[in-house]
Amino acid sequence: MYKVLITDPLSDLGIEKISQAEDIEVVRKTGLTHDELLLAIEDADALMVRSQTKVTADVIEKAKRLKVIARAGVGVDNIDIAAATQKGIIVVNAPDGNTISTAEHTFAMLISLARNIPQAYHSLLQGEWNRKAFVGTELNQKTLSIIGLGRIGSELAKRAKAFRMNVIAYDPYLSDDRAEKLGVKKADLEEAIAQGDFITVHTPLTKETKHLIDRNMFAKMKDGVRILNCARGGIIDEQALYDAIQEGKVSGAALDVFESEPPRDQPLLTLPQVIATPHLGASTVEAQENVAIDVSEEVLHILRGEPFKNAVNLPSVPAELQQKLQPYQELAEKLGKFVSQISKGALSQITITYAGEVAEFDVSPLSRTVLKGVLSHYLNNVNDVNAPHLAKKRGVQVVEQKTMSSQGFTQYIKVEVKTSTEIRSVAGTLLNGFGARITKINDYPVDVNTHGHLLFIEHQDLPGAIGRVGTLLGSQNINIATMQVGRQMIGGQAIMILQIDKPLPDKLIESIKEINEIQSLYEVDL
Ligand SMILES: NC(=O)C1=CN([C@@H]2O[C@H](COP(=O)(O)OP(=O)(O)OC[C@H]3O[C@@H](n4cnc5c(N)ncnc54)[C@H](O)[C@@H]3O)[C@@H](O)[C@H]2O)C=CC1
Ligand SMILES: O=C(O)CCC(=O)C(=O)O
Repeated sequence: MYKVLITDPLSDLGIEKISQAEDIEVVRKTGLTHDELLLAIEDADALMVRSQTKVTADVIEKAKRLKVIARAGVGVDNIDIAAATQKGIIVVNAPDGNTISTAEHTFAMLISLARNIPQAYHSLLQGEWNRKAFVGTELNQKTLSIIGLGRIGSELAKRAKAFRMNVIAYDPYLSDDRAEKLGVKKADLEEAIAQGDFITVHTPLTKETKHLIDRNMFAKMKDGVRILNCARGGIIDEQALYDAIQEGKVSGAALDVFESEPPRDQPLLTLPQVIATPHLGASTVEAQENVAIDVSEEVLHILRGEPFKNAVNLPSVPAELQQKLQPYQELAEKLGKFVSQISKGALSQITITYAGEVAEFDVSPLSRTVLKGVLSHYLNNVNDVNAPHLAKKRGVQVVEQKTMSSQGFTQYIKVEVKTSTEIRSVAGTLLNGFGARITKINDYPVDVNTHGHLLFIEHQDLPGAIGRVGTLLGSQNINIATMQVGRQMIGGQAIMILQIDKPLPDKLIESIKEINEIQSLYEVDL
């Protein structure tokens, strides 16, 4: 049974499926203090949040079983991604479900800002009838500068075009083709800032975008410009905005988000030129249902070990590629596990070589799985998320390469590890109808399946050596399921791989090692 902790308000309908799953216990605890969250997280397998819950490093540290943090929405700035990655916890979001709602909200703010609707309504409620004070401006033929033309920025552009606005956009990742398709003029930041009658930001909050719109930028804007932020507080420097409004440079601002939420004693909210909502961009029935459904499905997939798509701390793998790589996943992990269990010394390098059909794909997801297989021999709680990070942190060099030589197989993966004392390698393939097979250990060709408990023994090729091992195992009632032997030359270096039904007692291992011809023995669990 998996415990899924939900600490922010999520749509009931959106979480219906996960709540009814037989293998899931859903615990809803909203409005927790930080200390209460530290307690509640201890035995949770999954945490589902919106933006209120702050999933800080100490929360992640406290979690003993946490496998996934799911953000029902886009922005993950309330989650310490680095801490989650380090601990191998997958962070997923719901990038698409609230796009339309947030674009519509931004558009509502745009019109409200242009026509002073909130201020006029407020005045009317005070018993006033002041038509002169609320003369607005048309959107028609005005320039809207969009900073960040992603999902929401693009939807906003379409709506602005319908209102006959000139739309220009700055986004470092915007292609000419996409700008043309959207009917948007591509601009650099300075142009977008200088030409906008309305300027709206739709980027994530990152180190690069923090205070992207600062005092310097305000100075370059048109006099009387209007500013919108329905993305994240902090993209616009709030103090600089306040001053620009006071100086008359900016004639109005519409804010859905703040550097600190909820804002306390926020000077901007005392200005009549500022209209604001309490982070309502995604607050529609439809958006909340969409994002809750999306993250619930992701959490179910992750807990059940099934493929998932919206991980924030894993490079995204297109579904088509994921499907093509799926058959190789087991082989990749087992090769990593095998080679690490037959190596001694401090690990310094892992070289993964791909050949044949598999080499035609982007193999980086498979390399992460190989790393997981290798490192899980040395470390606890290694998974595809933290394996590259852990390798780097421990100074293990990872080399991924492709070669034309597939050793006669249609596909071929070889994992070689270099340690402080030796170099070891294990290679394998997928055999049509038989699945993953190990085909080479160091320089010895073998044919070993990738399941169960194995003994890997290095010995001298002398008569009686194999028999003596068999006799000892038999004397302790250990059954040998399959056996493979290989040698370099008669009387020379040789190996045995025995598939046995249960692990060996320590005493028996010692007895086998004492046989004269035996040089080394490794137990391998696959
Ligand atoms: N107010 C609300 O309730 C909501 C706010 N949001 C926020 O809206 C923002 C945008 O969300 P989406 O459109 O879904 O994200 P997205 O990832 O689709 O788009 C972000 C765009 O910003 C661009 N970008 C990144 N760095 C940039 C930079 N330095 N300068 C200019 N452009 C840059 C990216 O290339 C991308 O195209 C996010 O901050 C998100 O958290 C999202 C949903 C609801
Ligand atoms: O959960 C919410 O209402 C906030 C949505 C949001 O800001 C986001 O998705 O980035």
